[in-house]
Amino acid sequence: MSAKTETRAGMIRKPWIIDTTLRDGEQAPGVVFSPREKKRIAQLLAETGVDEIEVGYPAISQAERDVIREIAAMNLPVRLTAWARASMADIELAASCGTEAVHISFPASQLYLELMHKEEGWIQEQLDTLLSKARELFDFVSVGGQDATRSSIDFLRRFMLDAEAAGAERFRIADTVGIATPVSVMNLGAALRECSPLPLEFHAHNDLGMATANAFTALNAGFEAVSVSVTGLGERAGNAALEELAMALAMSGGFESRLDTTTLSRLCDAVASASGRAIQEQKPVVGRSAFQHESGIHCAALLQDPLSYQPFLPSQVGRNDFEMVIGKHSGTAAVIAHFNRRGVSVSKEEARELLDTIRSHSDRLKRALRAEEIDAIRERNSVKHA
Ligand SMILES: CC(=O)SCCNC(=O)CCNC(=O)[C@H](O)C(C)(C)COP(=O)(O)OP(=O)(O)OC[C@H]1O[C@@H](n2cnc3c(N)ncnc32)[C@H](O)[C@@H]1OP(=O)(O)O
Ligand SMILES: O=C(O)CCC(=O)C(=O)O
Repeated sequence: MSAKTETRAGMIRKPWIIDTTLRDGEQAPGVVFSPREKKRIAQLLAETGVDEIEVGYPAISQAERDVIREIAAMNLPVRLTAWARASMADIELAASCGTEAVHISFPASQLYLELMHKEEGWIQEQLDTLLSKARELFDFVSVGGQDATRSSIDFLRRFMLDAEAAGAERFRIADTVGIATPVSVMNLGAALRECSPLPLEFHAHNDLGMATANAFTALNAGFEAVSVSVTGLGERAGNAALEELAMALAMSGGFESRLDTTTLSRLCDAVASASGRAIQEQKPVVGRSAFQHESGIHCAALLQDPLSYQPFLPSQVGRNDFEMVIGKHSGTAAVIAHFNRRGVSVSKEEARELLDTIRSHSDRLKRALRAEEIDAIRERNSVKHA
């Protein structure tokens, strides 16, 4: 499922990326994807190169099962996994959808067991019963622990060993309420890794704004797989964002993933449109202001080298060129470049004069100026000097 390659440069990890936009992403309150949107998102995810798609939850409805079946019929070059509770009925419904894999989710904290009026021993019984059936019905069976990060390490070790003994092929730790930190993920990885060779997956939530950092840390802490969603769409504050993790992996050097980052903008735009959740201006990687600059010092440097004040080129994530806005924080280089792009040559001295007016307008309006406002300032300045 994932591999580590020894090279002279060190250990190169091949992380296994599971996208859950179509399952946990659609659980974001109020979000519903149409069957057409689901198929389009699945197609784009496959083009982006994720390894696995958690394609939905069959027990929800006949309509959900129908669309999962249609996605399975698309024969995408990616593993499709159906989600199920620790319930034979859910597993049988999942098996009617034609996916290669199933993920079976168990309560993994005292609180979640109590909510279901179950004792820990119930988990082992269910693992044995459910997995013997699931292994007949699916090529790949994953087991998950909900609320695992509020559980004890000893409990998780017992659960993981039981899952391995029952024939699970991967063990998911879900940070269901998003309380993990990179430090706790590091410790958890070390503790579980020494307990069993079963491949580990980390499923992060973003309640503390650490989902992507936790997913990335998990891949450095002995977890072979992570689940993510496009734009981080998911329950409450969402999940780890696929596009953020993809760029972190691409930039960190220690990983070799199959992800084609140049498709990320198209994918994020499609999910934003289908979910009705616009991409936030400041969203890392694909937000508009991720490649927008106003500060004079930055713009002067960017005009010489686009990587001077950006971690990567917009084209690396499928966005157009970076954008410069002119306002209070601009310098002469940006003003000269603004006019150059319009075929007008402006001297450094003239740019300084224009900047005085630009700054006072920007202060008064409390924003950057539009192109036509900047042009009007120059026209008035030219008349003054005529
Ligand atoms: C953290 C997560 O993301 S978990 C996934 C959450 N996703 C969803 O809930 C989305 C889809 N959900 C649904 O369509 C419905 O809730 C259904 C079809 C799953 C269940 O509907 P209902 O039968 O009406 O049950 P309801 O939603 O009221 O309660 C949940 C039931 O699941 C049970 N349950 C919860 N987690 C698990 C689990 N991991 N394994 C087995 N059973 C579970 C609860 O004990 C409860 O059972 P009960 O009805 O016997 O009390
Ligand atoms: O699959 C699981 O076990 C976890 C489900 C989930 O989305 C979560 O707990 O956050």
